[in-house]
Amino acid sequence: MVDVIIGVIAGVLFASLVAALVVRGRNKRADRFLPPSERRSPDDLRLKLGEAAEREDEGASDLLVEGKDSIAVDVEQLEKPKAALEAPEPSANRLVRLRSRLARSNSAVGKGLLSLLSRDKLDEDTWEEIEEVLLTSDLGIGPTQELVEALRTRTRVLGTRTPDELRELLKEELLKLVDPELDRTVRSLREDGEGPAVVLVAGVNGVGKTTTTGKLARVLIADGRTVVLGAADTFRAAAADQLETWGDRVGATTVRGAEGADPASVAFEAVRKAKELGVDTALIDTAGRLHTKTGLMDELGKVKRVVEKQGPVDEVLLVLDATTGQNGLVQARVFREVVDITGIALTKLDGTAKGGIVIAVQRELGVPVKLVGLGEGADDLAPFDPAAFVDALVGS
Ligand SMILES: Nc1nc2c(ncn2[C@@H]2O[C@H](COP(=O)(O)OP(=O)(O)OP(=O)(O)O)[C@@H](O)[C@H]2O)c(=O)[nH]1
Repeated sequence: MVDVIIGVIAGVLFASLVAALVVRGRNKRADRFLPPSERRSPDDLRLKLGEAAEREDEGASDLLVEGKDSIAVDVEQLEKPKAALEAPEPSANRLVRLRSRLARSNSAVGKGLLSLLSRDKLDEDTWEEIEEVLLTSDLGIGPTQELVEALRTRTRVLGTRTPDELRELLKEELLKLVDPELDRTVRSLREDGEGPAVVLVAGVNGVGKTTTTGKLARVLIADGRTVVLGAADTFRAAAADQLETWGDRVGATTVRGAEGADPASVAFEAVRKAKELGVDTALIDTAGRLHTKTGLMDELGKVKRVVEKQGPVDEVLLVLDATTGQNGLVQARVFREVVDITGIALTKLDGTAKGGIVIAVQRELGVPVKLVGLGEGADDLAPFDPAAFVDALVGS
């Protein structure tokens, strides 16, 4: 009897030993599929698998296929939480949170105008000064004249003016100019549910285009959308890395090409990928073309045409730097000739006293400002809200 028990125990031990050796052998075989520099611990393999699943680039897919079984065992055994994704701040009321960033515009426009309007006598010299304040805030000639005219009429009717009355009056007239009726929704969802909405982001170098694309992905994700990013700015190598980092932080797949690849093909591939993954929006960063280089501008037109082979482009956002004033307007005109711009993202409003540019650029292009950049923080891009903007500009 004792002999039988010893025999059984020995048998079990032997079977365990054989099983352990087989598993080890399979893990080693999986390792063989990797170059020596990449033969890593199970922990590292798990990371690699995660990256592969996210990027789905060709090399990584091979790794997934060849080493699949053994890696899957490791993953199951060593399941750890992935690097935590960030939860972007909901987009509603962002402008209210960021209103203090408009302090420079507020001092120049709001405070400047209110102190002038509060003078005992509103003579011609005062009206000229008011006009000057408005022009230096980049409001533009047309809107400045309209506003001065309206203020002249209304202050005359008002007679004696209390500071509160003046503030309200100024807010009302500025709001009319900003035009609260315009549709400022970024078209990021196809109403018919047919394929992803396609959003192209255009603008010249350095205006904050790539940053704005990344921040916009966060806005959309915060609002419950799913996004694929397209790094069609193949002109500047770092732009794709920059965009991919933005995507990784919120779990959005980024489609990118080799450095110098045809931007149109990257954009096309991004839309294809977005369709395949069934996401709501394909958000494409285009190259920061110098508006003076006609050939490069034509390329933007080509990106749009190529993307349109898979369906319409829903939104073309032009990113403009608020600190560049008239130069920004010149850029805008050139872009408008190449593509139909459907919305404006105005960046760096936190760094300027020229808040009037919001009104000027809308007038110039006949297209609404949909987003404003108010800082370098990841969630410092706000959907544009006319009332909150005017409130911040005039102060309370
Ligand atoms: N203060 C402030 N800085 C901003 C804002 N938006 C972007 N920036 C900064 O502007 C700089 C340029 O941004 P990028 O996104 O690299 O510019 P880009 O237009 O993509 O440049 P290219 O890729 O070269 O075309 C970065 O330092 C951003 O952080 C903003 O709203 N406020």
